[in-house]
Amino acid sequence: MTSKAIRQYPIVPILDISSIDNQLENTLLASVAEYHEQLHGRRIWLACSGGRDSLALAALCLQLYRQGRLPFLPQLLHVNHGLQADSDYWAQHVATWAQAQQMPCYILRATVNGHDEQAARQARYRVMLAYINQDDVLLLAHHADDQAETVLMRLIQGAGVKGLSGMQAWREQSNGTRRNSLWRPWLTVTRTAITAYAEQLKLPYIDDPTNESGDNVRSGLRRDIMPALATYNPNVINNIARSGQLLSDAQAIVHAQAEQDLQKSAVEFLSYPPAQRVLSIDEMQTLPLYRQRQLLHSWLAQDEPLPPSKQLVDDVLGLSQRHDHNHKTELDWHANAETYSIRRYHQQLSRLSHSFVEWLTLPISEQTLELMSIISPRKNSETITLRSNVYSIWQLQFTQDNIARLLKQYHLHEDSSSNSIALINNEASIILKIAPLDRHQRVQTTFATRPQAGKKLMQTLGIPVWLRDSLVVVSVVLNSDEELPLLLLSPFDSWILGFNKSEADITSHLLDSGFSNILQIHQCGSN
Ligand SMILES: Nc1ncnc2c1ncn2[C@@H]1O[C@H](COP(=O)(O)OP(=O)(O)OP(=O)(O)O)[C@@H](O)[C@H]1O
Repeated sequence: MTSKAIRQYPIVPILDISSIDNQLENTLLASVAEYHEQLHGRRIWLACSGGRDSLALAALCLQLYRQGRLPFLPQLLHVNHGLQADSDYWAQHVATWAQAQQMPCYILRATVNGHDEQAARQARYRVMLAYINQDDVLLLAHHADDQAETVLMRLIQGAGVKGLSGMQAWREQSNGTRRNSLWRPWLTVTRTAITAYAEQLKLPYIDDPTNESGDNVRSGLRRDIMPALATYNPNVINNIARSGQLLSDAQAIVHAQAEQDLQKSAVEFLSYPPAQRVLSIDEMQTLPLYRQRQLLHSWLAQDEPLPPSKQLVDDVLGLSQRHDHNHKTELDWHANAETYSIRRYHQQLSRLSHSFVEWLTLPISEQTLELMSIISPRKNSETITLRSNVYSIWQLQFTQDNIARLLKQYHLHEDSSSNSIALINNEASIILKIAPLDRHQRVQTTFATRPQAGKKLMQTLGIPVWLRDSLVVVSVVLNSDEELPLLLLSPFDSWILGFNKSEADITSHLLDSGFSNILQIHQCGSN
């Protein structure tokens, strides 16, 4: 704590709203009306730095609430970043002001990883969103000047339509487990209007010295560039903010189109988000190039908070357009939640998370099961784990019913009186063997006229290179010599094996009745 004394604050007057603040009031009330449904029944928090903008928004909420024109009074949340000598003083200042207004206020402490403004912002959102409950709304005092700075900042970073549409007035936010909404009702209100209102009420706001220091991009734009632009057009703030709004509408249209294109081109049955997502190149190439680029942008960005770079989108597009058969190119993307590898196999693009690629290299060991031993009236199903780590688990599950069927096929019968299964010939031993596919092992699939092995088999079944060490064969071994392969499995798919039609028929029955090949992704990655 610093030794600065905390002042006593006057209560914000109720009826003293002059014509200056009509714009602030109208804009806030219009936003309340626009998001009426989303706001209904939800708890509202106001993020208050103690600066001019958020203190002015708190004061206006108070006035309107006391006049019965605002249906809720937000609770204040102040985050103490502990970054400046006066941080504790500011926190105390906000708390004391709120107390004088009889407004609930909570002070949170954030740990900032770094010293820049971006790190402080991230830490601030993290602690505020962790503090509030699911579905609560966080009200922020961003205004038109902030919006114009944001749009300009993104322009000089080379952003696309989404980035250039700036901050959104209403945004759903999810941290994976909880949903919250961010609400910015003042994005069309200028700092000048807020200053006039704050001065009129003599609000005791704090001026953060880093806001005008010019030593980060935002404050440099604020201090040096905006005043220079205003000499060309005095309406520059409103105009840039308006461009942001127009682009926000354009972005909604682009997004809807890309979602539609994505639904058509995504290969759903091979998609295991976020481990593996697959796109059909043939489907994608029915679209004009500009839609292909947008589609790739959306496809890559799935499960990620930040979009891929234009360079990556262009590189992936290049990969999809190659006519040679050298598809060994791998493109790496170090995204926010995960690192991905983007690969092509035949006419499909796959986005694989590195955690999943690592998981694919884990060995699979051979397992055998004496079928009679696993049949018991008390046990309905049997699960075999083929490969597992903290990231993902791959299991094969089958029900007793299936096993009974299998046994029957090999001249065994069900003993209905004891509700169990008995062998006609007690000498016989039937073993279910689950083993990795050997590179030289020849198997007969329904897609070929004769047994195949190695590369030929992979090509027939369209199995990409990275899945080739993740194939297992399920077979029945009779009397320890006769081995009958039934199924070939990958983590995503299964193929019936058999030398003749009747064998293939049995296996397909088995598959139909609950022989399940299960892949579960536990977590999103290592980051
Ligand atoms: N320390 C903080 N605690 C709580 N909320 C904050 C804090 N700092 C900023 N905010 C919220 O984020 C919004 C935008 O942050 P920004 O850095 O532009 O604020 P500021 O200019 O420092 O403060 P203000 O907007 O209150 O004048 C603020 O309007 C406020 O709602």
